[in-house]
Amino acid sequence: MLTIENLIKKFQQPGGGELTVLDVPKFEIASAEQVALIGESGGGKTTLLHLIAGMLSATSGSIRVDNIELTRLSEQGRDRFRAATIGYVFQTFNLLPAFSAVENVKLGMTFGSGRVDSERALDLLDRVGLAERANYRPNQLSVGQQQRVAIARALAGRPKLLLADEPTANVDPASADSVLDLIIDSCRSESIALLMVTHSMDVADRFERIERLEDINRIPALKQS
Ligand SMILES: Nc1ncnc2c1ncn2[C@@H]1O[C@H](COP(=O)(O)OP(=O)(O)OP(=O)(O)O)[C@@H](O)[C@H]1O
Repeated sequence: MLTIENLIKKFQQPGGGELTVLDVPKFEIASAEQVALIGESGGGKTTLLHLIAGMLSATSGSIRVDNIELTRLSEQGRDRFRAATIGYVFQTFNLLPAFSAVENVKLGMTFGSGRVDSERALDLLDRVGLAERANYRPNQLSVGQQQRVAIARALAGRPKLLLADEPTANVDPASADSVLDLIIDSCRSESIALLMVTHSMDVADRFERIERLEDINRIPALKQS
């Protein structure tokens, strides 16, 4: 469902010049496959997730998700693609502070199909163990609960691919396990492909497939030029 070929990503540097962060000849994920992505800090893992989500544009090469060639889309086209196809769980949750848990989940639906299904929003909150907290705002929830709302929001638009960038990095160890179970089990039950960045081998060991960025990227983390 994801095929990357000859992907190059360069960034303009603040002081002038360009930095090549990624040179990925080939990387593929099958439908409903679950993959952990590990690698050195600064290697380009978040950059790769942003490219797959269409939040960044590639310098060259091909990224196909669900048979859509992202590199041919305009920025607006990539926004539409992301809303329809991708769920994204951030390290820092990114919930809207003025909205309740259930409103945050419903926002995940308006980005997707555009249709708000209140029953599914409550059902998702129930699934993440927060049915009783549906009307709480993010600052009235614990950190682990906020991440569970963010997971419900990411699933709300029925994505085909869930991208998760260190989703357990900012939650306590006990909540981290339940957050991880929730992501892995929800993707399995809804046949959603999953690509999760993690620094934890304990987390990575829960996955059927572990990829090291260094093995798919020709640019070493410390020698980006
Ligand atoms: N917008 C940008 N402009 C310039 N350089 C950038 C930009 N975004 C990222 N970089 C550079 O790209 C490289 C890869 O960053 P990225 O955040 O993808 O790494 P990472 O593997 O996710 O790191 P970590 O594990 O520490 O989160 C870094 O050297 C970073 O400085």
